[in-house]
Amino acid sequence: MHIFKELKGYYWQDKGFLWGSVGGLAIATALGLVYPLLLKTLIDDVIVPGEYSGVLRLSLMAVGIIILKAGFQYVHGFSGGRLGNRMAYRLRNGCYEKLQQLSFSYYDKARTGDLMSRLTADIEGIRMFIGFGVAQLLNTGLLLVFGFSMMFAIDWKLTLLAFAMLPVLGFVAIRFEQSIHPVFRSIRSAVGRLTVRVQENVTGVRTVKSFAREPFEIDRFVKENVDYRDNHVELAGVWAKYFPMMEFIANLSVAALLLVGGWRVINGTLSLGDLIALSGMLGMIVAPLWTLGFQINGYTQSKASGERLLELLNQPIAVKNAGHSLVLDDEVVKGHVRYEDVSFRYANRDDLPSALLGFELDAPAGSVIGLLGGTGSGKTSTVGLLLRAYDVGEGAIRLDGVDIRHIELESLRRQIGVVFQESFLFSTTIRENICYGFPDATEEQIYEAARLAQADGFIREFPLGYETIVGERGMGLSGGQKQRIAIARALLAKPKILILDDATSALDMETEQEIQSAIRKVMEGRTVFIIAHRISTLRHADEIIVLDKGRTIQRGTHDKLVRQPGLYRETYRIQFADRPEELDQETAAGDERRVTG
Ligand SMILES: Nc1ncnc2c1ncn2[C@@H]1O[C@H](COP(=O)(O)OP(=O)(O)OP(=O)(O)O)[C@@H](O)[C@H]1O
Repeated sequence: MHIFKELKGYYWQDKGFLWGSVGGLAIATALGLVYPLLLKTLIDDVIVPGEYSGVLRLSLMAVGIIILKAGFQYVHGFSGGRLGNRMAYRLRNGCYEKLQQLSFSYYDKARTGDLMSRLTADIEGIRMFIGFGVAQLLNTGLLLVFGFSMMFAIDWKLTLLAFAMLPVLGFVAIRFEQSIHPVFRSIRSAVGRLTVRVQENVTGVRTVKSFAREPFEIDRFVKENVDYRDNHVELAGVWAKYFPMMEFIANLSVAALLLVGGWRVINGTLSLGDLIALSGMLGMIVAPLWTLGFQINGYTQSKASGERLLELLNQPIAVKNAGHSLVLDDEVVKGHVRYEDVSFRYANRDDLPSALLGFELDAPAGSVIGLLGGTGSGKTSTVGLLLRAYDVGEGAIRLDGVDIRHIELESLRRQIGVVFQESFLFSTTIRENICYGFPDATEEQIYEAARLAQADGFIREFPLGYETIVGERGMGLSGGQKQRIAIARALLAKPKILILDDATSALDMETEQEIQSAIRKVMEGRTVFIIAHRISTLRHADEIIVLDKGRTIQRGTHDKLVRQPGLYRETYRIQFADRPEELDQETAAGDERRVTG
């Protein structure tokens, strides 16, 4: 029950509807119990004494009860529907908000399909139970109490006999709940895994097809599907075992009542009307007891769903605002970045050495910092820490002298424009993609950003220009076009710090140079971090840092590094091997300077 207590905040404000749903059903059920009493009166007081005028009176009473019952059933349905749907609405919003708050580290492990199934199937399970299941379970309890009291008043001995089997039924129902709960939990996670497979396949369809791995993917899907099917077969097995058992026990009561009751009517110690009323009431009590299985089923399903939703809702947020975090004044921020002996290790990668070790950097506002290094050397991690995608393990990063852990996250990130390695575009128009971080941008600002990113030209060549809708991940655009839109998006808000993480790798050298000189102009006085594998992208940086396995192995300007033996010069020689004249010039200049110096 603690799960529903924890979820109380999502439905308790609609407790009026909860009472409406429970009360409506309870009253409708109580009214239903009046039918057998009417039948008893009809037999004992009307038919047997031959009071024919009483037939009409009783019929009219029955009609009145039917109308009242229908009214209360409507109250139950209306309130239950409102309650369930309003709660589901709040839960969906709550989960989505939580997803927005969760840090990068959560998404390193999260699987989209699994999250999707939590936000859909799991919420649906809770909706049905809170909206209707609770009322039905309570109704079964109330029916037992009302029914028992009324039957007891008619004939207590027969009532006790008929109810003798009910504790056994209760025991079996509890066993049923215990057996079915783990199966439901497995089904829920099997649904999650199945959704993950489908989602990953749709997203990665190009990779699957280009490697001709369709049979492998089908195989993987079939394995998950087998798991899902087996879970359902197990579920059916539990049902098959318990359902007839419960029905048998419930009907034993009816059989006992008919046997002893029939004998007593013949004996004259019980009226025929009483026997009919008793058997009618017992039938009404037994019917929901059979469905107790379904109701418990709904309860366990929604408990399993609730667990999965709470797991998401209670997920700790790795990077969040400190108690009194500083809100930056955009006008005052300069963009002076300092890394002070920064080390960092990914929490989920204990097997790996630190991604960054003792990293030092002083990047005054207006400087251009280049980061070079082999794959996995720690370049992306370095700039990720500045964004507070993760918090540093040791040391500190300061923006204009303030430890970024003391700056409000939103206002920190507002100062930073990032173009990631993979340019993600939303499935909307190019215009909306460009002004994603700055929705109030004017037409002219959007065009200007696109021009700087060398994107305006190709965008205007599309028949719909800036109104062209691009697909989920920018389908229909080339890698370079996507990168240019992503650069325009980052430049639009004129951030104090710009991070280009391999952001121009898909562009030809000429376009890259044009973008770079445009960026230099627009970012004058602001700080730029450029991560690249191409020396030509980095050579104009004020300071280039060469990383290897998270350690800084070289640092300096292009001119300095090119003259030092080391990874930078190696990379330079390889990349400029087809331009020996330039290579010779640089090294000769270096040697000359070394001799004269
Ligand atoms: N989200 C993550 N979770 C766990 N480990 C990670 C994560 N991102 C990177 N790493 C690990 O941290 C190390 C540094 O990775 P990082 O992405 O910073 O390198 P990089 O120099 O940017 O590489 P590339 O040039 O390939 O982009 C690598 O060993 C990598 O496997």
